[in-house]
Amino acid sequence: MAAQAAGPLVVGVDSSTQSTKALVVDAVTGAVLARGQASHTVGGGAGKESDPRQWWQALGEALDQCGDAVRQASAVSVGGQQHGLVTLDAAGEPVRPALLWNDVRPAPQSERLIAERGGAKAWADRVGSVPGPAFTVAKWAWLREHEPDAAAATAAVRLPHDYLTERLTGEAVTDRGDASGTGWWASSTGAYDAEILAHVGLDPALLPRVALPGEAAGTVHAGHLPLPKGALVAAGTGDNMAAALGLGLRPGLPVLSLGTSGTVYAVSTHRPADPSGTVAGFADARGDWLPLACTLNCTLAVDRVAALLGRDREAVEAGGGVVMLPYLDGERTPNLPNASGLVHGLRHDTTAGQLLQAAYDGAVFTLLEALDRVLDADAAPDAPLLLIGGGARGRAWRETVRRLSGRPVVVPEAQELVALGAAAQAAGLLLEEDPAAVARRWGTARGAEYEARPRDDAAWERLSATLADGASLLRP
Ligand SMILES: Nc1ncnc2c1ncn2[C@@H]1O[C@H](COP(=O)(O)OP(=O)(O)O)[C@@H](O)[C@H]1O
Ligand SMILES: O=C(CO)[C@@H](O)[C@H](O)COP(=O)(O)O
Repeated sequence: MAAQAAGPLVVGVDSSTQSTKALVVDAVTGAVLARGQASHTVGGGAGKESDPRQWWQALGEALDQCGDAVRQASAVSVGGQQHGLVTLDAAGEPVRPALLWNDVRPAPQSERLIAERGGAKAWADRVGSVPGPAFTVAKWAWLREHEPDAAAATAAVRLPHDYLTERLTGEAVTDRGDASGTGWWASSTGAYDAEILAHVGLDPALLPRVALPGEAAGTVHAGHLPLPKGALVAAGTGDNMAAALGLGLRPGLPVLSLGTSGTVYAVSTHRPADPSGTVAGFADARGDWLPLACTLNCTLAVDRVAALLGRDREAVEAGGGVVMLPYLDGERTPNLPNASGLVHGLRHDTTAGQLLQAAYDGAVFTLLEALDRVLDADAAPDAPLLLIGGGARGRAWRETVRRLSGRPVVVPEAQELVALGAAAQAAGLLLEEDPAAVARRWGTARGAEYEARPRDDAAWERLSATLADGASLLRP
């Protein structure tokens, strides 16, 4: 397989919430020569937790599935689910399972932190984001309060992607993109914020070094993976930043990602600072910014509704006036951590297919509502929405986005844009090129184009009204 390659081989990894995916890619042409995937489990009762050692094992399995090609790789990079709090002891073993991005238990700690340090605007101005329950800083504050022994035993704090990078290289290195989702990396200075760290009692020495864009983390030192020892390892990044690289995204082009999380984002040349907290002011992996809004209830919530109704996920029906806000896991955008799902307008003649369509509408509406805040002066008003993530393969998802956005939609042919973006980062490091330019050369954003349809204003109004009128039910 690798014999057909025009250039050196690189490996891109997406360690996301549900699984790890690995791709072996020709660094010159972008051809995907091999792929592998292995699942993780999420547990934790009321919370969302995963054992980081599972991610490492899944990485090994996904790489094994790639066969011989992976043994010829010259560089590798890991993109990972953002925000997760990985706590390691002095021997580098997890003190406890990682608290994941979608664990809403730290909601009280988030509120307290915002209040204690000057309010939402002060956070947005300084850090770039208002630290909701997803942010690592709120999770660390939760751990100190609820499990002080675990916090005291912690000798190193990592994010999911840099935990894996460290196991590959032996080096404690992260990047500005993923660091910008911690709440203790300030976008106003481009560095860890000593005052915030002191406020939450976290010694900066426990954190990884933040590599500059384009800098290597090290080389592969772990002997028991199929990757060649000595292969270059890029700094990696958060999964959304990796997907932005994978699309070769230029400022102002909006992306809507339908996966375990739903996200809307665009690369921007302006540092974001949204005091409403809807838009996280992330850094991208290159040196620009990645304003982003994220929902907790996306493909898993809609699939759950389909399963409850005993229907295939594509078995939707138009019509009727039923509305669903599918906030099964609480919600992050809008910030309703204690919410549950809400159905309004159910009638005798409502069909199961209409109820399923209402779940899609609720999930998509929540993302599109945040899109206007995400887009800034860089954004072209008529730019098509790039639709990615597992859900982009589904007709019902795509048609719901078209109907509720009124925008043209492009669904890139390339799947696994996070892993491709990580591969582009590895290729950029190897070939000394801008990784986004590498991805553009690979043509990863090319795909089927769907023209704009008139927006379904009636459905939009019903959803807006239900969200407003249901406020007391959604904030128990
Ligand atoms: N053909 C498909 N049609 C619609 N949805 C799909 C399809 N294939 C996968 N999905 C959805 O994609 C989700 C996984 O998306 P993915 O982007 O891979 O997840 P993650 O965010 O964990 O990386 C699944 O929860 C599933 O609902
Ligand atoms: O929290 C965010 C973004 O801020 C999520 O987008 C996570 O990064 C999880 O990603 P997936 O597992 O859905 O890819």
